Amino acid sequence: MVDYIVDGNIAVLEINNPPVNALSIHVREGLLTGIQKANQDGSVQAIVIIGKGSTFPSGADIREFGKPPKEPWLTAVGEAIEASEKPVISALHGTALGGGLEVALFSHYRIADERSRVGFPEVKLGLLPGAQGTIRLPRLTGLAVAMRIITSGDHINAPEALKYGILDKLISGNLLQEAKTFAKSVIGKPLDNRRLSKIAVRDAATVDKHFDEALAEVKRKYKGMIAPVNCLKSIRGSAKLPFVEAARLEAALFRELLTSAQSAALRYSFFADRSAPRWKLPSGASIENTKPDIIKSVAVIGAGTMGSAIAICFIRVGIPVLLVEQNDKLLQNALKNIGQILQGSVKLNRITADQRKQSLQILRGETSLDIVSDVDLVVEAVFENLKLKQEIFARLDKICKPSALLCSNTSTLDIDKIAVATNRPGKVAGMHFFAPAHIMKLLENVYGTHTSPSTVATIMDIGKRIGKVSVLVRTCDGFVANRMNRMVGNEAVFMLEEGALPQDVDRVLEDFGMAMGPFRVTDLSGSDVGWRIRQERAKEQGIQLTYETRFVNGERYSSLPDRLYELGRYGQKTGKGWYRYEKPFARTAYPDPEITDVINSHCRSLGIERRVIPPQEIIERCLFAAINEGFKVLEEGVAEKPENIDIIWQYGLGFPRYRGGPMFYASQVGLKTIYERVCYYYDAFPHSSYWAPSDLLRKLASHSTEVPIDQWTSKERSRL
Ligand SMILES: CC/C=C/CC(=O)SCCNC(=O)CCNC(=O)[C@H](O)C(C)(C)COP(=O)(O)OP(=O)(O)OC[C@H]1O[C@@H](n2cnc3c(N)ncnc32)[C@H](O)[C@@H]1OP(=O)(O)O
Repeated sequence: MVDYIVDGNIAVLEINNPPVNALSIHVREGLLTGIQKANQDGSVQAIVIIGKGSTFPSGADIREFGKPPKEPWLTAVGEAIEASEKPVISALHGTALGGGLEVALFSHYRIADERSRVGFPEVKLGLLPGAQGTIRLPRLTGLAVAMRIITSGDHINAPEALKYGILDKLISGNLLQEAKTFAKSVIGKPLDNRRLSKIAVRDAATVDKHFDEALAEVKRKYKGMIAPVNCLKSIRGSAKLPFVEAARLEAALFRELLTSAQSAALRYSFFADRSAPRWKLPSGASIENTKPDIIKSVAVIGAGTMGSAIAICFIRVGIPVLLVEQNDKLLQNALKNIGQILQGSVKLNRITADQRKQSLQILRGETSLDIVSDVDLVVEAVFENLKLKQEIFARLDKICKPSALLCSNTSTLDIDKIAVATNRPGKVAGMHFFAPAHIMKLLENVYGTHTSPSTVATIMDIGKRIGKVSVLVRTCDGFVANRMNRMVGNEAVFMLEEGALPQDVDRVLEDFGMAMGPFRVTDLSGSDVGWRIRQERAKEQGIQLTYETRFVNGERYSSLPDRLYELGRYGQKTGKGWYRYEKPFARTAYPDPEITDVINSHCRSLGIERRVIPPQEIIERCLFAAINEGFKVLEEGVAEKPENIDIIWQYGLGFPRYRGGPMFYASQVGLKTIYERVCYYYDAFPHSSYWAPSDLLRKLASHSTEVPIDQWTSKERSRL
């Protein structure tokens, strides 16, 4: 894994561990023996460390964390590099990250391909750079820059790294040749002033000020995360303590993180990010064996907020869009809004004025459906009504060319019921964007009974092209996101009826790490949206909803949200919802005594005695109910694996990444506990049938030892 090549008086240690040259045990062994051999070899006068293939090491091998550690540690390898009597030059290309950058910081010199990037992304894995990165980097860059690089985890490009003193030289030609030439030029020069452990942190006197400022910043930006705080404590140690003691402190802080639940969740999330877009259908068709069609043009039907934002997703990556709205006034409004949103992106430096112009040039608004006959993909984004969607799909089927894919942005409706309106069910699928669609990363792609593998391949591919995290799910009511999230919404409202206030529920879930509690979310989208859907469904079933309605089809129902609607409290847009706002569209939510009165009088009228609801109950009722539904989603095969569910929650529903997602969180709580509590709540609330425990959960919980999350589906689903 590390080739030892001698060329004249230069020894080259070439790391060969594709795809990213991670510093696995055999690489560490190879580096250590290579340094020892080069120091013993009389003909060698300087040593070059370089990566084979596309990159210098991009870090420690993340798969080794959580397993019994194997010596030599990276620190021991690094100390041997620094102690070398012969100059060691690290020659960087690609992405020199984490442990890879630490290897470079142990070296006496660092040169780099001018296109390379460096960084310490450990914080994103809930870790800190634990091989002296936190105490070596400040010695080169000063404290403020080191704190920023390490707590953000961002990559730094080579010219910037040169400016900060991380690199000694940039190379534009052949890196290996240049590294050998550089190595020859430093032979015989003193090494002590090149050993970072011998150099002081130059601005050590200012450490407390930098620490306080950076701590306040990370507590605001990375609320609830422990890794950025430990990073800062370790960097502070680099300035306050002798080197050896600072290294000891760093090691202790690293160990604390390595064994933390947060790091386990973030490492799981790293691999889940990569695994979730890898789709597979029950038929065996998969990303490996199915080619996508190339989409060159798109039509978006419906120019409301959602349709407009979806159009932006395509035009900003250069895919022309026809935006269709039946009413010209609405269409012109939408085109104006899109221009304004893109102008906002220019102001935020997300795109240039030129890119805005180019995007708008490939957007065309139309008021007739007939115009879409030539596009490769249609995304329908009209009001959530099955009949309306069926009518539109039937028309699209007639108008569009036979090869065109017809997709719906429905958030709940069964794709099969939409596909039957066409003569091309194989080319019908769901593309469920999340609001605001031009910002939210998630795309929940939905296949129906007849959706063809090539349609699936195409919508997954186009999702990637427009920069979304695409996850494939099978059609069912609400798919994965809304189906599971419905339980959170239901339980949150039921708890208002039993004793909680909106701010109590939101605070507990936000303290847990959710981006927003369910009532703040409702205020954002508007309580009128849910009201219309409930009325629509009741009408379909011939049911009359009133304030006295407590059960619908035998299921517990709360009319509190309907009361809110009747009071005109639609949320932020009316300046009043579950909270009070300074004015319509203001963002800061204030608890509202009027809402307390509404809730109290609702309870009185229904004869409900209110009680104190403890935070743990709020967590369990909202999250365990969703988790139980998640197991049903897995046992039905709606989601292929738990990672898919967790990625949907992270990118679509604001679940804290440092908790992995609801399914990973369940694995940390323990499935026996989850199962017992689900059974308890099913006993307590028999009229909320979603509390009926999932068979898959029950079976997994019955194992004498916890079944690891990566075996949940393989172990039990096939036997259900
Ligand atoms: C005591 C010492 C402590 C040290 C701490 C550390 O060093 S922690 C690790 C720090 N490094 C990182 O976090 C880097 C993680 N990797 C990346 O950010 C990206 O992979 C990349 C290097 C920027 C390359 O991105 P790209 O998009 O080109 O490729 P992929 O992300 O798809 O990765 C390709 C496959 O490689 C696997 N992989 C990547 N990095 C690691 C790693 N450090 N350890 C193990 N495996 C890694 C990745 O999972 C992909 O594998 P697949 O099987 O193809 O999914």
